[in-house]
Amino acid sequence: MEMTTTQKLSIDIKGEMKKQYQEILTPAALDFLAELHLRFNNRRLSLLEARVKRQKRIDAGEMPDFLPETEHIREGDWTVAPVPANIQDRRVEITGPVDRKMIINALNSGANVFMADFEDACSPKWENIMDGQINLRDAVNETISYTNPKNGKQYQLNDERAVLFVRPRGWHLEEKNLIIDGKPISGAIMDFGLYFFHNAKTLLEKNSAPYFYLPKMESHMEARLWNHIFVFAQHRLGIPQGSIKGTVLIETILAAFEMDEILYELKDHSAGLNCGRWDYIFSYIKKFRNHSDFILPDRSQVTMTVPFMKAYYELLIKTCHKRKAFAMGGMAAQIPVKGDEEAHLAAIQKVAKDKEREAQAGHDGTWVAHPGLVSTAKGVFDQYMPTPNQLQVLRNDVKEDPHALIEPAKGEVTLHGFKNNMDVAIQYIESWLRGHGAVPIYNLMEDAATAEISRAQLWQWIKNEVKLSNGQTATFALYEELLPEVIAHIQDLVGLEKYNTGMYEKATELLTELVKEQVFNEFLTLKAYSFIK
Ligand SMILES: CC(=O)SCCNC(=O)CCNC(=O)[C@H](O)C(C)(C)COP(=O)(O)OP(=O)(O)OC[C@H]1O[C@@H](n2cnc3c(N)ncnc32)[C@H](O)[C@@H]1OP(=O)(O)O
Ligand SMILES: O=CC(=O)O
Ligand SMILES: [Mg+2]
Repeated sequence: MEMTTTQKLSIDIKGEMKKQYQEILTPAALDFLAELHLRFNNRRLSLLEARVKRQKRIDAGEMPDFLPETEHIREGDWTVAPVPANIQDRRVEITGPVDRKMIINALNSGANVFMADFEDACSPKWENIMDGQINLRDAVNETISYTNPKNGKQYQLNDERAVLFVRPRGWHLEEKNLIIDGKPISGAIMDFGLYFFHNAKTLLEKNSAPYFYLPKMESHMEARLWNHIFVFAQHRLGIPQGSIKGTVLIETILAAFEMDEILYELKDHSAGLNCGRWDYIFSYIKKFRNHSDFILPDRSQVTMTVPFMKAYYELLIKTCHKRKAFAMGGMAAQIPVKGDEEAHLAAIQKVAKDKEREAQAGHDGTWVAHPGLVSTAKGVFDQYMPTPNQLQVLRNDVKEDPHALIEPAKGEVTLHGFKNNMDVAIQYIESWLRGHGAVPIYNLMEDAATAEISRAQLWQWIKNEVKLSNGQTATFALYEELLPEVIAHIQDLVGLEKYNTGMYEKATELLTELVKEQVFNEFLTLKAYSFIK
């Protein structure tokens, strides 16, 4: 469908235009998206180019440090604007895809906040993105309901509900089904723009506001772009400035060196920072991929207590609380285990331990991946956090130490770790290609961030010919040698019928290319995107 906006920009909708989608892609909403695209897309593209240049400097040996040119911001005495009453207490936040049933379950879960995710938990098929917008609109309007066609189970909203946050896609992703002026619109601009356009006024009428999580940024200049988009969007729709509140995920190693600056850029629109631990580990591997002295051990050994992770979350808490901003914790990967009580209790205990560490360190709340974990996380935070948040915990004991932030984790690279990365990455990519961005694999939550760790480790270990604990060397030949065994294991696990009707061969082909490529591919989802509609 081709149409023209008031700015005379052509808009080409390449995705299937289902009847309901016309309620979302209205001429006025498309005009709004076109304006956002016109004003901000070139800046987005320049910021992505800046990432490439920065990577070249890191490859050449320039390691990250606090920026001299923004010292006045770090030293300055300023705080972020206060946030509304309904997000003063965010002790438990549940996250999940923008699936209709899961949105209702998450809002009813007893968590304080639900983050509806167009990012790590979302495979950005056109239908997922568009249905997600419909589901969110219906959730905001409190008209959402669902009947499961498989078992007739009915879903509707409870009176007590979590506060809704939305996480748009990162700056790197584009939406190939919506072309404006000959160029794909940014996924971030599209997800933000449609949600804001259709819901901002209603949210304010219902004593809430447009709340966002902002993913995968690498610098404060990228946060400045979000802030400019917020200012423009509020102005354009006649929404009071400062209504939008965004929580920035500090989930890249470079952003950890600009936490003050990111809060400063967004200070009228900030609801704090969050420890996006899985992307953070991925980013550490990615950014230092060409440095043989920064190789991480098996994924299972990179816990929150290894030096560079501890330095990161502690500095995040200190930075946030100095600026009266919330310091949110992150996601433990364990989920409830079905049919094995012992394994289930062990998983719950691991989650509880992780939440205890977060609450005692001074975080103001945490994330859970599953409704079955809300009470565990809540119990821990209720015990250690009798107040709505812990802004008073200043963590002045924590030093701003650039070396601690990048200190490599010690440990082993094992053959099991190598095979497990292959196995998990193939299974995850397969699900993603079928439209599922969050999946349970070996009783852990896997999403785009956790799977990236697996494929990035394989690339890095092979590229650097790492010695495994059993004396073997990580090479592409070893990858090829192990592949039949890994595939046979997956076939055993899922059964031949599912294997043959699934997309396992395409997923394996994609992983093999990603692992073999001389130049590291920035995001597996960028490569895989051409295989979904
Ligand atoms: C690194 C990061 O970015 S973390 C944030 C991004 N990742 C996520 O948000 C992952 C969120 N979690 C999930 O998507 C899911 O929990 C999964 C995919 C890991 C497991 O899902 P399932 O296999 O469906 O779990 P399970 O069968 O135990 O679910 C039981 C019920 O809980 C619901 N449920 C599970 N997780 C969630 C969730 N996060 N939100 C809402 N409902 C959920 C299921 O829909 C199901 O509902 P039903 O009984 O009404 O049918
Ligand atoms: O988005 C969260 C993460 O851990 O990555
Ligand atoms: Mg992430």
